[in-house]
Amino acid sequence: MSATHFDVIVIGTGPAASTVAENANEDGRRVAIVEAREFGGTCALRGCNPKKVYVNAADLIDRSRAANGKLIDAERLAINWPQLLSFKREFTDPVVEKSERSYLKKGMATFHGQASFDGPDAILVNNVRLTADRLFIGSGARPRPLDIPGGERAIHSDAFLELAEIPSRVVFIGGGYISMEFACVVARSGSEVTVLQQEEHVLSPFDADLVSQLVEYSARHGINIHTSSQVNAIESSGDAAMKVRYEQSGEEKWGEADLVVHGAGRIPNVCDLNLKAGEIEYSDRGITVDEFMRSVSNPRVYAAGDCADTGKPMLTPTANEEARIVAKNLFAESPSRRPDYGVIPQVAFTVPAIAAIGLSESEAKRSFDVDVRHADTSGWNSVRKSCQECSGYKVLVDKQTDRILGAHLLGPSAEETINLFALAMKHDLTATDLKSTLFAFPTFASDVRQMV
Ligand SMILES: Cc1cc2nc3c(=O)[nH]c(=O)nc-3n(C[C@H](O)[C@H](O)[C@H](O)COP(=O)(O)OP(=O)(O)OC[C@H]3O[C@@H](n4cnc5c(N)ncnc54)[C@H](O)[C@@H]3O)c2cc1C
Ligand SMILES: NC(=O)c1ccc[n+]([C@@H]2O[C@H](COP(=O)([O-])OP(=O)(O)OC[C@H]3O[C@@H](n4cnc5c(N)ncnc54)[C@H](O)[C@@H]3O)[C@@H](O)[C@H]2O)c1
Repeated sequence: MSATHFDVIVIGTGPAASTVAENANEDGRRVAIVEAREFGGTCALRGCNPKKVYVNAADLIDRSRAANGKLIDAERLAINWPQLLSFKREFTDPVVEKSERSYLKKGMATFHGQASFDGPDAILVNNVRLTADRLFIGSGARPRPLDIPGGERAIHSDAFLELAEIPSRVVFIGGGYISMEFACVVARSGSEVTVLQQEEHVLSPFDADLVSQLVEYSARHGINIHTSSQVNAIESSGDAAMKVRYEQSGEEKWGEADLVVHGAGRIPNVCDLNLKAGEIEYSDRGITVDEFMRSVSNPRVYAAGDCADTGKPMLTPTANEEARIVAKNLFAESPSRRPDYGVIPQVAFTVPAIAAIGLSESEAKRSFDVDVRHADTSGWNSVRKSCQECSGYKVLVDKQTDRILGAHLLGPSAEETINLFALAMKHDLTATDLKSTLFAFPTFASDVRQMV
């Protein structure tokens, strides 16, 4: 076999690509893996994992302040930004070194550079032409271009996670995951934080009542959230400061900022791949794949994760599931496996976290006779004992079958407890099943019995 021909070429090294490469390698295939940036992908280097280190800092500050004078003496708490940055790098730097070394040790060929198609079975990387029987695209997502005057003045999440200090006035564009998670961190550093969100609510995948509770709590902690506010320009105001212009309900407004952060959405990262040369159909929603994760126009090519048009949320667990299926179908005579997403839990790692799974209240009411079990649990003993102050839930149960249709959590351990609902819903447990299960006490999981 030629040195430039492989059984499979894998583009990217994120969760999707690494799953496909590892599986193909274990099956004895000759694998080439190509990465345009550092080896490791978004989740490990610039997304979920480093982000969680920052949120942990904010969470600790928040909880310690609330516990001050009750559980502990905690005067003069502060986020030490350079220290936080270097602690984050303890998790990201080793990934870069270890991941490429691990591919090489297992006998895979690694290539550094931007892959672009040069035919239906070929790519170019740094002017080297590689061919393969199968090609997998796991090129992820990138920030949506901010097509507004001065849009280039806003930093992206990658740069945010590399800041060595935080200025005193920070504006976030957009009120989705990235802005709200980072805003919680910046606010606990003592900076003035503004979130400008064009929609009526922030955090649209989550329950509106719980989001309102979180917004009210966040406001008390210095996060100014302006909804129905579309940012339309970022101007220099002479010195290092910037003027952020936005339209709120038809009225032109502006605010000053020392730092503007782009949290206005991410799009599939496909524009540099020269997909036309690979005869690969795509749209602005990503690479068009069939139910088996195969390109609808080029049967040699598969795609998964953030770059594939599946209609599913762009998350690490969905990327992993799709890639697991690609690994099964890639060399099958005829692909037959489909992703089993079940019900997908979603968590925004705000302070405190907010989580959701299954149907929203309005979706559930459209098709079912629903028992809505909803409460603000900030006063519950479990929450008060841990000196936390913002907590609530909404569980939607089908009155006819007792099945759980949706679960929405806010507060301590929401990010963990939602997984109990994921298990229950995937395996069709009823609310009564959950209520009759003995959970260790005192734990936040044991509160679930009172929610269903
Ligand atoms: C700030 C942030 C926080 C996040 N937090 C969470 C979270 O808490 N939980 C969660 O589930 N999800 C989170 N996500 C989303 C999660 O990171 C992604 O859904 C996940 O990484 C998608 O995996 P992927 O393999 O599809 O792509 P990626 O992990 O993005 O990997 C794609 C890789 O392909 C490379 N690449 C792109 N084009 C080319 C090319 N032409 N040639 C060679 N290489 C190329 C890229 O450099 C990159 O390394 C977060 C994302 C961000 C930005
Ligand atoms: N915890 C997690 O799982 C997590 C964390 C971070 C990112 N992610 C993934 O990354 C994706 C991208 O995150 P994100 O926060 O950038 O996007 P997002 O889609 O969650 O939110 C972007 C928001 O910005 C608003 N917006 C767009 N342009 C605007 C403008 N000019 N002015 C004001 N508002 C504007 C949009 O209406 C939208 O509500 C997420 O959808 C998610 O899939 C997940």
